[in-house]
Amino acid sequence: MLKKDKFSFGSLLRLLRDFSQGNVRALVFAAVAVLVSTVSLAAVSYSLKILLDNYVLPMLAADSRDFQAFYYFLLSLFLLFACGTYSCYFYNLTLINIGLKFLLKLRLRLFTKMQKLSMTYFDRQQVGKIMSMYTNDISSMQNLFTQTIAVIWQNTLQIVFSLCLMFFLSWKLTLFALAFVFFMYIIDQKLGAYSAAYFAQRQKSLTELTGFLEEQLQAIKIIKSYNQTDNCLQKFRDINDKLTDSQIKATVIGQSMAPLISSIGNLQFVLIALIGAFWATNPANGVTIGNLAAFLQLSRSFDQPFAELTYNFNNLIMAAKAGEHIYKLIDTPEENDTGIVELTYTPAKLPAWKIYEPDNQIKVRTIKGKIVVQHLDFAYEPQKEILHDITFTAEPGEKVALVGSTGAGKTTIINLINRFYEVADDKIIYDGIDINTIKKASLRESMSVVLQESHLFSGTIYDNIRFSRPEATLQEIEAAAEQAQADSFIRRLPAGYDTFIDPEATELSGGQIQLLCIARAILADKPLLILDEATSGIDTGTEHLVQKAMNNLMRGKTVLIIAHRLSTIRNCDKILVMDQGSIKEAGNHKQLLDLKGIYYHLWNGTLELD
Ligand SMILES: Nc1ncnc2c1ncn2[C@@H]1O[C@H](COP(=O)(O)OP(=O)(O)OP(=O)(O)O)[C@@H](O)[C@H]1O
Repeated sequence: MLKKDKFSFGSLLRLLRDFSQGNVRALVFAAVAVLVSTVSLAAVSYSLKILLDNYVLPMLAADSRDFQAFYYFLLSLFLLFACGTYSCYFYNLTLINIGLKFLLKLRLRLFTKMQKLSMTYFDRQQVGKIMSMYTNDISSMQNLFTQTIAVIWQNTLQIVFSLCLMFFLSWKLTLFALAFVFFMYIIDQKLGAYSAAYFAQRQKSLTELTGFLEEQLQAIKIIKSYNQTDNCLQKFRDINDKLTDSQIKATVIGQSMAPLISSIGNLQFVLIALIGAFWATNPANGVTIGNLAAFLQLSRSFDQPFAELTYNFNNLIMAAKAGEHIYKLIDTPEENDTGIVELTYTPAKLPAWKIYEPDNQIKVRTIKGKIVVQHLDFAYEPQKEILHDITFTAEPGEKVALVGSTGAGKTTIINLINRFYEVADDKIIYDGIDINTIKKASLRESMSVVLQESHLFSGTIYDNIRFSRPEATLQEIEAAAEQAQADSFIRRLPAGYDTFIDPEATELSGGQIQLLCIARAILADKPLLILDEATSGIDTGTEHLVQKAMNNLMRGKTVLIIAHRLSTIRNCDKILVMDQGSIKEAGNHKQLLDLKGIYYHLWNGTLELD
């Protein structure tokens, strides 16, 4: 049997507190409207007593019939009904309005937070799980704010009012009805515990399914090329079965509660009618026909909220779980940034560092693009050092290549220069400034990065190139594309630069995508350039274009290039040969050949990069 999931009461309270912030007036209005609606409906039930005892029965007994008072009574009954119905309409409208606006803000808060999280967070989180917060979790909360809160409040009021009126009508019949309610409560508790656990399991499986699908869609090419579709299908079947199983169990248990509770309610109704009718025959019992009719009606509106409360309690559990996921992300510490040096632009529009001197003087220094890495050690996880004592300098305008087998630590060095991960002070110096003192946004703005996996966004070609400098004019974008050797293929597209790119379904080749990314970097025109050389997806014709585009991009910049083929880096000023997190050899092509070490063997093909 499934264990009952821990109820995240803390997340629920926090969710409700956040929801009420700024909405107190609307919530008070909704609460009063629910109260009015519930009182009106309870009063309508109670009015049955007045209708029968004060009008119908006396009119049947007497010769003269006062219809006028009867009509007034019916009119007031109609007004009570209308009041109940419209109050219900108004509180629903209010809750939907503030509930949906709260979710809009919550999505925005999540997205804003996500942008501020460090790479370590994304290393540890499955993308699908994050996506599921925006879909499944937000949808669970939508039920909570637009329905569940009101229903729980309404049911509680309904139970209290009905109980008071029932006591007022006949305390003996009320005690009898309460015994049944206790019986229903026991059944409800037993079944409710099972269904709550399955509801929580259903939510978990749904998140798992979203995560799996996300992963599959991203890796569809690899799955097909390794012919793993059957294995993936089997995994999908397992997750899908688990989801359906918990869904069926949660729903069946949830649904079977309604007829069971309703049957007990019906039995209660019949027994109350029987006992009540028996007592009504003797006036000494204090039960009139009107009392009995109103009591029966009220006992109905007393039982029904119990069943609804159970169902809504499940919604509450799901929303609390969803809240737990969302607050976990919101509470994740943001990327730490103690940097104070900012990027600014000189009157000649050259990028420069804005440095605050100890005497509060501001100094502006043009960015030169000099990188010094000194005795850098690094570990992603404690006790698992990846980089050992890395030391090198890239002078302004120099091209420095990093070569080495896979896992040697090349990308890690780039990740650290970008401050995607934290390093100790004074290990990486940029234009004489410790990078830990440079604001992360400014540091990243000072460099262009062209990654191996080129990424396009949904939008036109103009939008895609403009991504690196949103304020660029159309002419500047086209000039960058020309430099990147992309202009001619773009102009051959049906809508030219206005061609809409759907990254999931683009017909552009790997090489063309690479050229667009180079155009983006050329447009950015940053003093420091980081290139992760593409290894695949480019045909020989395009490779020549990419090389030409790269040369245009690199002109006049400090470049750090992760190279996978030695042919492209022989003209670099420095080549760092890495192995297992250390620099084994350093020098230019000629010096390294003369050394007759690893590079020499790699160049002559007697050793291969693996
Ligand atoms: N986010 C991470 N968390 C933990 N370990 C990581 C992380 N990223 C990389 N590593 C590990 O660090 C080591 C160096 O990886 P890195 O990606 O820097 O190598 P690389 O030289 O760029 O390799 P490749 O040429 O294959 O891209 C590898 O052992 C890798 O498993």
